[in-house]
Amino acid sequence: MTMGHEVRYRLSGGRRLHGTVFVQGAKNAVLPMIGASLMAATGRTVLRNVPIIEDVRRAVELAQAVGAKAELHEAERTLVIDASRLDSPVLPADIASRFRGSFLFVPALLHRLGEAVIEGVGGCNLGSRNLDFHYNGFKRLGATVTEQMAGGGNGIIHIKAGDLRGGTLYCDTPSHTGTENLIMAAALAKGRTLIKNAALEPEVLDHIALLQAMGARISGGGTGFITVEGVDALSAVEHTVMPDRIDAGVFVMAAAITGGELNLVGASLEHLGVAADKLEQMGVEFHQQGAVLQVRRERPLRPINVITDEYPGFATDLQSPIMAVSCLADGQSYIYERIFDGRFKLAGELRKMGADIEVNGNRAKVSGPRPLRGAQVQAHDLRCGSALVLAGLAAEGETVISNGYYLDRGHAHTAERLSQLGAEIVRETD
Ligand SMILES: CC(=O)N[C@H]1[C@@H](OP(=O)(O)OP(=O)(O)OC[C@H]2O[C@@H](n3ccc(=O)[nH]c3=O)[C@H](O)[C@@H]2O)O[C@H](CO)[C@@H](O)[C@@H]1O
Ligand SMILES: C=C(OP(=O)(O)O)C(=O)O
Repeated sequence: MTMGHEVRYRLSGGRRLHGTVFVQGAKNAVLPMIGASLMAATGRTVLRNVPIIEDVRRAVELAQAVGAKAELHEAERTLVIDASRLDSPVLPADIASRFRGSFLFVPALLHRLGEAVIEGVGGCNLGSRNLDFHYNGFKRLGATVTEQMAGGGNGIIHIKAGDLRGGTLYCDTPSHTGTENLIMAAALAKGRTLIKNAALEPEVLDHIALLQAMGARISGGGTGFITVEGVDALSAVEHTVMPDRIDAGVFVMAAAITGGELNLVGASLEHLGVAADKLEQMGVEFHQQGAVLQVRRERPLRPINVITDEYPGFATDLQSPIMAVSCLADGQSYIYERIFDGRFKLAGELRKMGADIEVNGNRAKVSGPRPLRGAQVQAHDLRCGSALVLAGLAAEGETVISNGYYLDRGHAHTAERLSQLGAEIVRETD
């Protein structure tokens, strides 16, 4: 991944966090929504509560690269997109290979321009991350997919579609972006599409809500079987992006790891799924008051067993953060990562801070409590970055996290929001 300028986070640990924090809009909801906004051939889409993160900046650049007018109003957290004149089907590698959400532009390009050219797809390097459910689904709707080898061994994928026609589609496992992409491909196809084994994540439902407001006919969201009746056109609308449950989960864990007390505005216990129960078992107390979730941890942290799963199971994106918290729990914690096969590079970084973690394939054993001490560590991916911030908040002395771009991909104003809660943290750039 091209990193641009180097970003570092520098923390001094040992402070309990107190106060009120605003949960950002959801990264994994806004990215498919930006893809959806390109399907509206007239008008302007207005997305509110947009998180000011690097992935959104990349998505704005990518929308501009295919010809849309896209303006990110950062202070207002509002994105305005006019996609009336798309003129390029190419998702250029220099932008698209920096974030996973780039692939969510494909359905709009197929519908609007009849083809999409994918020079690269990015996202965190978490081991194998296939796209076969997407390609197979596009093919079943009538598209052709070909790969042309380019210099440096990277394949350029061409997807061509005349008229897409509804069909019966499935995901082998309920893929998050796979479901979103197949719904968008079906929304403007002729006739009816059934998607079996569709993802149930709240962001998928928020994406469906936006598409429905645009005029799409979608039913069955949240059941695993989604039916889409194709329509002729979608219109530009205004939509407020749901809060980010992973951002919320990280702040819950910031309270947990520092023994603090926080009010999280916009956090929902329901959206945390099994992660809320696991954190409760570790000693976190929750109190939901409308849209505000109060969290605190006073008792010693207890160890935990975690198995990652699709929603409402324990979110894989919260697996790294809970590994950091479990280092301080009194006993042995067991973590089984089922979604991605390369998400344990964090263990090596936490060991530099004094953690005792054994990794065996997709399983990790964390023995605690081990007091953490500050160290020079590296974010290998986005959630590795948030886990290292948590570890740094609890560590004695100074922690410096390099590769901070990863954290910036998915969390907005991390240093500012944590500082307001009493943490000592600064973001540095070269
Ligand atoms: C931009 C976005 O929304 N990213 C999220 C999305 O990623 P993403 O949508 O890429 O994750 P998926 O749900 O598709 O992937 C889950 C698993 O299915 C496999 N798979 C997926 C598609 C496919 O065509 N073939 C295949 O084999 C993947 O390799 C992985 O093992 O969901 C993940 C799992 O909740 C989250 O960690 C990411 O934050
Ligand atoms: C894996 C993640 O994101 P992406 O799919 O965008 O790489 C993540 O958000 O942790």
